Amino acid sequence: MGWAYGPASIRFSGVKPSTFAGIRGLAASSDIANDALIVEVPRRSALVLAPKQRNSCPGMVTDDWWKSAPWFAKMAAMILWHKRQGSASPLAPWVAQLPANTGVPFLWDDKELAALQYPVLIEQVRQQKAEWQALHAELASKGTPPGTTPPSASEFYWAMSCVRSRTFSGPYIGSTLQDRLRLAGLVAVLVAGNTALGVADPAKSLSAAIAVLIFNILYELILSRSLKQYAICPLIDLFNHSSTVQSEVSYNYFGDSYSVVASRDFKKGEQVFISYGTQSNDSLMQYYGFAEPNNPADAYVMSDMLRWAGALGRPVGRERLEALKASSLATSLKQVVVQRAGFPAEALQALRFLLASDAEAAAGVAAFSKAGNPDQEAALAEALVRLVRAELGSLGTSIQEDEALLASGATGKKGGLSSSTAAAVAFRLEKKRVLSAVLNNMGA
Ligand SMILES: C[S@@+](CC[C@H](N)C(=O)[O-])C[C@H]1O[C@@H](n2cnc3c(N)ncnc32)[C@H](O)[C@@H]1O
Repeated sequence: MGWAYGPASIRFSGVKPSTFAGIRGLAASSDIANDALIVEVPRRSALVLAPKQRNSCPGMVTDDWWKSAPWFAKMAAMILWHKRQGSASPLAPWVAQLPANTGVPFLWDDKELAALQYPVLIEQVRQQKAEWQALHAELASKGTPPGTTPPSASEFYWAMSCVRSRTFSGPYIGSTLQDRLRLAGLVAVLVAGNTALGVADPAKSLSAAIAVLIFNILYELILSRSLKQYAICPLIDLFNHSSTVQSEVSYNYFGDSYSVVASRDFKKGEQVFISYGTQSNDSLMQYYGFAEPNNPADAYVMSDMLRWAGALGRPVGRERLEALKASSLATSLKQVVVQRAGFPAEALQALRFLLASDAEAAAGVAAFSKAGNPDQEAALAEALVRLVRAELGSLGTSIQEDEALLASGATGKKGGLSSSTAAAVAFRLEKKRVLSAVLNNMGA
């Protein structure tokens, strides 16, 4: 913390690192009022990647690798570069306190992934593994300058997972504070010179100078709409996430710093959260290693809904299924995003078509986009309930079993869960709760 106050010039008031249920976060060290500035980090004390930024670690990666690498691999290389420099790096105290194990599913084995009970995320993580392995292979084979030892795979994956769980992105403002001060200084010198030499009317010089500075600010604000910067800020990266707060990290153009402002009052000792943005538990789990209970942005993605055609409560002929598979709805039924509020319109349309009589179905799938008569809609609701129950029944464990597993892990009884299994069980429990909410909302 001394480093943060001292050389890094990080301003923070009212928060201090603390541990909550075994997870490090930031606690209010005194009462915090809504709208109070809690943390401010100068850009020079953050790890920043701007568009078209030149190779920031030429001692470790080649320019060619840097040019073709995605943003998160570049930032991982920057972290590893600072780590290699040890105490010579200005960010050494920050690097030293990064978690040794980020606990994200990328690092899990197949058994741990299977405990998620969720093919969509398991597939995402498999793709992520293939992508990160290819990035490391490229770096190790031809991405480092001659005579330099490439980072090992585990070092690289550690840095990549730190980046994915600690970076925020935002609009890019084209210049640094120094650039802006330099421009303002240059304009001031020109105005003073013109005035001293009597070349131009001082009032006109002054208004021209103001016009230049305003133009520059407007240009940068317009530029910021189309370009993105990525940043990891020491201390700000200790905030844990909650979807119930609004606080996000923002960039202050005039102060050239990143800051967090309280979005409500916090009592001394309470954990202060920020929001990492609206994210489903799929992305929170994949990149941050946790699932948020009652996450309003969570959804259940049902893979290949048509595999439950046999559970609809009435026989569905092969021809009808084929007609549906040949329709424009086919791809949307491969991954049906079910929210607590219910099923998407395409899924309802498909089910209406499957449940219709042969005479009604002759009109084609397109005729079923709107609600039918009350009997048809009652049959649809019944079919939806069967479908959700079939999905829930296929998952290997029930809500009650998952809750019991977590409770046994939490109390540290013999046979307590490993942290990855506990995270997987918490994730799948939340998914089941989404489906259970769908049933509740339908009065089932
Ligand atoms: C930006 S860091 C926050 C600080 C972090 N807890 C630490 O000790 O460095 C993001 C990581 O914090 C943890 N985290 C953040 N919000 C969380 C939450 N609501 N529940 C559980 N873990 C959380 C996850 O491990 C995530 O990858």
